[in-house]
Amino acid sequence: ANIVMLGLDSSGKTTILYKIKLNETVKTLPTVGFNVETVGPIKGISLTVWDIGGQEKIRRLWQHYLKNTDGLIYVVDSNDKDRLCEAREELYGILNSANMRNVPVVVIANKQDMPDALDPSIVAGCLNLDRMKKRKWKIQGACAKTGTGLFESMKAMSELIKSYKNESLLEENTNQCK
Ligand SMILES: Nc1nc2c(ncn2[C@@H]2O[C@H](COP(=O)(O)OP(=O)(O)OP(=O)(O)O)[C@@H](O)[C@H]2O)c(=O)[nH]1
Ligand SMILES: [Mg+2]
Repeated sequence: ANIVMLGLDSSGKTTILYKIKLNETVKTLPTVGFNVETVGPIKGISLTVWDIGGQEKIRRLWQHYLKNTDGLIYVVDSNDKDRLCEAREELYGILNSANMRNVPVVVIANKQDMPDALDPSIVAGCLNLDRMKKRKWKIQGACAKTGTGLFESMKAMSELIKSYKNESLLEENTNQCK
């Protein structure tokens, strides 16, 4: 499955990608362009994860990566309270794209190791996730530096993708009966 990983600059996307891929905490630079790795932490599904740079001046490039996407991982810095509003606006900018209409979302409330980090449930509230009625979503707290919560995030993504696939298969079958 094809996963796109987006979020504001410095939220921790690249750190997450390489923690999952290599189980190492790499030293990162701001991503200009993208990194892509195929990872298989969950049995039965391999995920090709596209980690796209989040700096403001290159965010308009996000749109080019949304085609043929099976899932969105949206990374938020839970410690960066001043930019939660901006994070929400960018999230809905992505979700409003026609390519993202039937795509599940896992929000990673990253940097939970910081003493003032907001709880995942608070981050979910700030992002208005409960107002998304049709779309399947999940929020997961994480610390990319230690890897806490990353396996759970990938597992949630895999499960949401599987349930979307099952539902669209069901729809196809129902159509055949008519
Ligand atoms: N304390 C803490 N720091 C983190 C965590 N995850 C990432 N960081 C740090 O946050 C900074 C930015 O991480 P990146 O992974 O480069 O962020 P990014 O989202 O890829 O940023 P762009 O490529 O600019 O979009 C780095 O200094 C990381 O070490 C975390 O869970 N806790
Ligand atoms: Mg990066």
